[in-house]
Amino acid sequence: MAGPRPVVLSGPSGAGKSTLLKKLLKDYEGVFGFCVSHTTRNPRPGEEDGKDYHFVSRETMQQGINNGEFIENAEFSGNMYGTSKASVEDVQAQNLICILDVDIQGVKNIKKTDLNPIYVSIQPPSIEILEKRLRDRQTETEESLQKRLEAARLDMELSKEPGIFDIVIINDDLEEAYEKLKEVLTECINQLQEAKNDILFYVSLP
Ligand SMILES: Nc1ncnc2c1ncn2[C@@H]1O[C@H](COP(=O)(O)OP(=O)(O)OP(=O)(O)O)[C@@H](O)[C@H]1O
Ligand SMILES: Nc1nc2c(ncn2[C@@H]2O[C@H](COP(=O)(O)O)[C@@H](O)[C@H]2O)c(=O)[nH]1
Repeated sequence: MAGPRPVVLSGPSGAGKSTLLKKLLKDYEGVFGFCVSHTTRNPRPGEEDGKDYHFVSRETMQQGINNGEFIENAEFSGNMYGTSKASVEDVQAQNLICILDVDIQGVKNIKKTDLNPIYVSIQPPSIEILEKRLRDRQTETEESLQKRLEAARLDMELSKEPGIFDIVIINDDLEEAYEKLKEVLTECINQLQEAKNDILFYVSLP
């Protein structure tokens, strides 16, 4: 797929991926674009269809998968999630750095594609702090919370395996984690901004 190198953000549910991602999208408007995934879970208060996710039924999602419309898909905590080719292409067509927010299964499946992203894992300081963050967020039932914690334990183990991620960031202090994330992405941010400046220079020539 064409365009600047994408970025995959992964890590346990509640580690702070969306929080960091939203800061990045706000501070770097015109640089990053969010890849809107599909999911069969219900929207949370404040979430918008087409912006946070494409909220779809299982039937619609399965049909899309069968038609080869997804670069990866996974079952997580009782719901289906997936990255469509169209969502990635939408961002890349705008010449933005495409950011994907996927679970560890997504990471493994994306590694089998030609997407070639930078892989970043956002980890919580501990499972206890993660549990507190998830409880405080008030988005989960006790059952879905337990499923997410179970998936988190596996994710925290796998993130220690060498070679899966280019960088693992522990999100303890939010500002420190954000600074680290920006540092990791400095090179690709600069490359994109230089390329855009070059285009501006050439189009402004008489
Ligand atoms: N460094 C931090 N310190 C304290 N609270 C934090 C920190 N980072 C994020 N949070 C809070 O933790 C909760 C979970 O964060 P967030 O929703 O960004 O996680 P996530 O990884 O995107 O989860 P999911 O994968 O379920 O979407 C949110 O309420 C957020 O405000
Ligand atoms: N494999 C994929 N995982 C995805 C995708 N979109 C989101 N996710 C991951 O799901 C969990 C739960 O998300 P939530 O919004 O319900 O809290 C989280 O780990 C996300 O990273 C996707 O397209 N593919």
